[in-house]
Amino acid sequence: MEIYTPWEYPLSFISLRPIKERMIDIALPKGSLEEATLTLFKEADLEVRRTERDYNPKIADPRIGKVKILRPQEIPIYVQNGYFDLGISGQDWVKETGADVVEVARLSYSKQSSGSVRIVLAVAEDWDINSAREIPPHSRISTEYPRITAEFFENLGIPVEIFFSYGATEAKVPDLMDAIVDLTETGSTLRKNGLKIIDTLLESYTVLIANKNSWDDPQRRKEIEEIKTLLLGVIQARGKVLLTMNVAEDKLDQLIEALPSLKMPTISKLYHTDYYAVETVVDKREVNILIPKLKSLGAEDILEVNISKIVR
Ligand SMILES: Nc1ncnc2c1ncn2[C@@H]1O[C@H](COP(=O)(O)OP(=O)(O)OP(=O)(O)O)[C@@H](O)[C@H]1O
Ligand SMILES: O=P(O)(O)OC[C@H]1O[C@H](OP(=O)(O)OP(=O)(O)O)[C@H](O)[C@@H]1O
Ligand SMILES: [Mg+2]
Repeated sequence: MEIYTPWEYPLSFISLRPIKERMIDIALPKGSLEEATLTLFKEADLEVRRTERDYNPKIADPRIGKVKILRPQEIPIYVQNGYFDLGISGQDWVKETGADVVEVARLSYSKQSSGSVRIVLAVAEDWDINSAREIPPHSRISTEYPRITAEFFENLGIPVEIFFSYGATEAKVPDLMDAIVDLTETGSTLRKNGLKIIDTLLESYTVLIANKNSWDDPQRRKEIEEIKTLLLGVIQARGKVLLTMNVAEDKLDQLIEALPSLKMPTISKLYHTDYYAVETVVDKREVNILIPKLKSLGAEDILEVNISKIVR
């Protein structure tokens, strides 16, 4: 009898289906990244059609074949082994499993925010140590990331005892364990459980990963790049709006000076008048200050328009 963890899958666990005969097969993450991923695909016009608890949904797109929803911990290895051409997971799990895949794009979203998460070393607030170097040898460390943790302490030259955790890791200090290596996003779980961070092992973010052979195949790569363009187009557009307005010629220059812009604003002359139309992309956050300011500088007919994608 053999028991394999994802990072120890044997060589026989490799897809032998020829690349050319199939469309792009995709693995999407269940759990923390699930909702944000499904929203992203919908906004990218690659809507994932599924009913609740259906792990074999469909995406109606001529490039995309099989779609499966799987745990993000397993996705990098399945992509490496050719069961999928493309996958979404956390960079933490690419690192932990050691999967040999191509990082096609960094997708800036996590469970709660548009940012990244950190894998940190934390101990009880009242333990009088403040860095990983002060962890006494043979301390017990609980973690969902045994390999990242082992590598970190090997580099420090501190022999520790690493205990695999299935979750609720923060509950284990100080009664069961001396320290934890766990993921934090907002920091609220650490705080609520009386823990303090004493080191950061890595910063992680959501990644779009591809199988190496799929990436090396020109036709596959083109399709993967097209899917990436749609996904990144949505992410780029988040928090941005398009402002359009008209302005009289004599006020044009001072108006342009007040405008933030992705590159330069687009300006066109209005037919048979001395007015110009101006359009530019701005951060939604600035609009409350910007619109009244533009109006006071002579802008008329100001429109604020939502943007679905920005493709550069
Ligand atoms: N706030 C977050 N909490 C946990 N994982 C997050 C968070 N934001 C992003 N992730 C990423 O999601 C992946 C973990 O997904 P997973 O489905 O295991 O989440 P989970 O919340 O731990 O699930 P479960 O509640 O079943 O343990 C990792 O790659 C991690 O980096
Ligand atoms: O910094 P925060 O915003 O509080 O988020 C981080 C917490 O979220 C995850 O827990 P999860 O809900 O997955 O529970 P688990 O530990 O049982 O996996 C993660 O393992 C941390 O415990
Ligand atoms: Mg978890």
